[in-house]
Amino acid sequence: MEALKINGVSKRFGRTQILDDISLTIQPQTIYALLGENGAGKSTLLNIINDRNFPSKGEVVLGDHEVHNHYPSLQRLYLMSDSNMYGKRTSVSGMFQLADEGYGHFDYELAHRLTKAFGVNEHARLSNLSTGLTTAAKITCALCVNADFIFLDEPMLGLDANHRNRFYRELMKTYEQRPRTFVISSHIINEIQSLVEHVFVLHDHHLIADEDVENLLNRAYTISGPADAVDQYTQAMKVLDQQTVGKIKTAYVIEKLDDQQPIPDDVTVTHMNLQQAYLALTNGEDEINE
Ligand SMILES: Nc1ncnc2c1ncn2[C@@H]1O[C@H](COP(=O)(O)OP(=O)(O)OP(=O)(O)O)[C@@H](O)[C@H]1O
Repeated sequence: MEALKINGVSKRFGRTQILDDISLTIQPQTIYALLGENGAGKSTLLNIINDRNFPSKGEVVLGDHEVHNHYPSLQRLYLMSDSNMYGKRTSVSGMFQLADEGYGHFDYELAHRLTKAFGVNEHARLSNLSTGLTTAAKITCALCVNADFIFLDEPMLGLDANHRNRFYRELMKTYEQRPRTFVISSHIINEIQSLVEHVFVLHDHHLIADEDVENLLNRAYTISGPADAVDQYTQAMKVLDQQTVGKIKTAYVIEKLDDQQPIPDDVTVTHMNLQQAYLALTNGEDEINE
């Protein structure tokens, strides 16, 4: 199956540059996280990929075809977002029907099971549902639609902890039964860490990380201990971020450690989780002294 390629995509709104020369490849049957601070351009990028917005420069290509206005390619991509694409009177079942008409072979059986589990009334109008239940209805649709590349823009918006958990479980279940690509844009990084294989990070208009999560976390370390010892140990490293609380300093580095360099007894080296690695990558200049 072909990969989806984003080639040199830039986007300006008026004079404001949002995305600058973004190139990345989205492989079939892989789960991705798309991370970035508020306003980094995640939704803009997802809209461009799905031909709901246009790049100022660059292109999106699936196999041999540019996606723009190419119906057979667009039929393989599905974007779930919080923007309301539906009429005021559209019901939950009406949304499912539209997905069935657009993509064919909608999985109604799974949809009925999920709406029941989420407590969503399929006869209710989308416009009358609470924020969390609207999200639950939309993620149900996204998990049941017949598309190869499914983009989920803030799929946990307003979901309570139980519903988020249910969503993660159902996502993995459907992925195991029928592997396809999911790209999840979210700020709830810790909760999606175990779901995603690969991460993209947008920062300052650029793509600053495009890496398998496992590779990234294997070389992402927090190094803490007495400030002098940490400074000495990290002397030759690129410290991305650091915090000092009293006499204890914590430095964040993302690089392979030198096996030959002994770790001082009073210094502790541990692996970061995805959220810490994301903060280290994007908060580079911050220093907190307390
Ligand atoms: N149609 C538009 N016209 C002008 N500016 C826009 C438009 N759409 C988005 N923007 C601006 O582009 C920037 C990126 O917005 P976008 O929604 O893509 O960010 P995001 O990373 O998804 O943010 P968040 O995490 O807050 O949802 C923001 O500054 C936003 O105000």
